[in-house]
Amino acid sequence: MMDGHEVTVVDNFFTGRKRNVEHWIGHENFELINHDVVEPLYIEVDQIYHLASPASPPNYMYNPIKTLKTNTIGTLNMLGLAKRVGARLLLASTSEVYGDPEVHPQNEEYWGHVNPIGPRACYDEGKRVAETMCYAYMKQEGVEVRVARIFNTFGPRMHMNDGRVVSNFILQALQGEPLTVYGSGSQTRAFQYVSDLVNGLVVLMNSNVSSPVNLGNPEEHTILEFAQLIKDLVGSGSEIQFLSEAQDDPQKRKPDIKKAKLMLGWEPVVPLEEGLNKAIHYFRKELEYQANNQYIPKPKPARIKKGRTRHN
Ligand SMILES: O=c1ccn([C@@H]2O[C@H](COP(=O)(O)OP(=O)(O)O[C@H]3OC[C@@H](O)[C@H](O)[C@H]3O)[C@@H](O)[C@H]2O)c(=O)[nH]1
Repeated sequence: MMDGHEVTVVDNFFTGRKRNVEHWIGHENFELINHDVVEPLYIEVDQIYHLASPASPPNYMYNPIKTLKTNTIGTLNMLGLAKRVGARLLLASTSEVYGDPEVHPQNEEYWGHVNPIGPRACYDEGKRVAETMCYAYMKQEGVEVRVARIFNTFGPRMHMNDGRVVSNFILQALQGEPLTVYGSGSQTRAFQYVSDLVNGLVVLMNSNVSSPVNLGNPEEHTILEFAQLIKDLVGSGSEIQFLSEAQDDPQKRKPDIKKAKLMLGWEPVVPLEEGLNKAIHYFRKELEYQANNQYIPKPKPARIKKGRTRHN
């Protein structure tokens, strides 16, 4: 919008919130539509960032059929829209297409190691078939597609109940509650800050690279190291609590971003601690906001009907 583009945001608010975009309402280049991409959409656009789908494991597992519909029917609808109006479509794919990887770090050539009937399948298989659909539309219909394989990302405006590790650990540390580590904490992840991702998506959309590109920050940590780091940054006295391991949890993950560097001239620039401090600041403010704006219903006085005796 700052570059002068007109932007239409389409959201069904399953995991998104109006508060995340309300500061743009009234801007002449901004429009917000409450719509679910599982239903067809008829608008005129030049570019489509197809970002729909819950991305947090507890959210996408909450309603696996809906997650599948969003990633399959939703993607078909967006590709159909792209075909009708001649728009370019960028699919937000995921590092989860690599499953529990046997190749480390993961480059775009790797086909992945995914359990097709496991609890994560609605999301990782959903995104895999979404990629397949993009290339079918490209080959058969000439639709221009871009595919970003997004690795773990965090930042302000994540939902308090998102359930992914960064928001969980920060909120737990801020509230003095135990930091919940699933399994031994030896599994690894690499986290990128949201502004790096957004820059990567825009560069990819406007590039001529139609094959999949990893977007992520390759700085890898174990989840236990990560818990300790967040505790230290918050200055929290919280304990670390070990809970049972999540089923099919990928044991290691780290992006190989050579392709993005070479073909897009993109790489993450926000250091992990700087990004975490921004997220911590955001969640601290959110907790204050919640404490000041909580609606506490007053108990209603019991209504006593005259002239009748109650028998229990
Ligand atoms: O409270 C928690 C939450 C999570 N974890 C662990 O932390 C690691 C990261 O878990 P998250 O839920 O944040 O994210 P995952 O890496 O499992 O999945 C993510 O992958 C990349 C994206 O496509 C998606 O955002 C999401 O599916 C996992 O090993 C998980 O078991 C905890 O130890 N404690």
